[in-house]
Amino acid sequence: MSYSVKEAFYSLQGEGARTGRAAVFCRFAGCNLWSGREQDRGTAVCDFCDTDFRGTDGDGGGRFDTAQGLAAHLLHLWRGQPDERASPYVIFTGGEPLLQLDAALLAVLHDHDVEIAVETNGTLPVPDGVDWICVSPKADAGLVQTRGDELKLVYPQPLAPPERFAGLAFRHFFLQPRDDTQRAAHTAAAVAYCKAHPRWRLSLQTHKLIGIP
Ligand SMILES: C[S@@+](CC[C@H](N)C(=O)[O-])C[C@H]1O[C@@H](n2cnc3c(N)ncnc32)[C@H](O)[C@@H]1O
Ligand SMILES: Nc1nc2[nH]cc(C(=O)O)c2c(=O)[nH]1
Ligand code: SF4
Ligand SMILES: [Mg+2]
Repeated sequence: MSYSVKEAFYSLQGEGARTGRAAVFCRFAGCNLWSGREQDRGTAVCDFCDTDFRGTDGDGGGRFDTAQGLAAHLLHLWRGQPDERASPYVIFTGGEPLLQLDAALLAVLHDHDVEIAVETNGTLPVPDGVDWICVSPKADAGLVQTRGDELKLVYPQPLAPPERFAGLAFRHFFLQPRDDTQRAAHTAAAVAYCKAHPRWRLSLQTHKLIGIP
C-alpha cells in the first residue's frame, strides 16, 4: 500500500481535549465527503471544510511507497527531546485519514514508541491500535465510529444537533464553532449551548487564533 500525504508538519494540537500538546501532523490527501474542489462544495456531503487536502504538494507532503518510509519521514519531523513521560505523538488527519491509515503504518510507528491519534469524520471504522480517537460527525454522513476519546462536533450544523450524539460512548464532548464568515456568531451560539448543557465543552481552533499551523 502506498500513501498520499498532502502535508506533514510539527506543531501543537490546536483543538479539543489535547489542545496545546506537541504533535507531528500527517495530513493525508483525499476525503470521502468532498472532492476538495471549490466548484463541488455546494453539492458535497460536507460543505464547510476549512482545509486544502488535494494533492501531495504541501510542506512535508509526498507519495510514500511503504509504511517504513512514511514512518521515518514523520519521526524525522518530531522535534521533542527524549522524555520518558511524553512519547513522540503523531496525529493523522486529512482529508479523511481512515481512507489510508492501515495496520502496517500503525505497527511500525508503535515499534518506535509513537503515540498515535486520529481525526476522523466517523464514516469509517477506526482500526485497532489507535491511541486517541477524535470523531467529528457530519450531518449528512452515516456515523459508523460511535465510540472513542472525544467527539468534536462542528457547530452549528442544523441537521446535526448535539443531542443526536450526547448518548454515544465518548469521554469528552466538544462543540467547535464553524469557521466561516459568521464565526463570531457561531462561537456565541456554541458558548450559549455549553452553558446550558454542561456535558459539552467549547473547542476553539487555537492554532488559528495564534497563527501557527
Ligand atoms: C479538516 S478535518 C480532517 C479530519 C476528518 N476528515 C474530519 O472531518 O474529522 C479536521 C477537523 O477540522 C474540523 N473542521 C473542518 N472544517 C471546519 C470549519 N470550517 N470550522 C471548524 N472546524 C472545522 C473537522 O470537523 C475536524 O474536526
Ligand atoms: N494546530 C493544528 N491543530 C489541529 N487539530 C486538528 C487539525 C486538523 O486539521 O485536523 C489541526 C491543524 O491543522 N492544526
Ligand atoms: S470530512 Fe473532514 S476533510 Fe472531509 S470535507 Fe469534511 S471536514 Fe474536510
Ligand atoms: Mg485543521
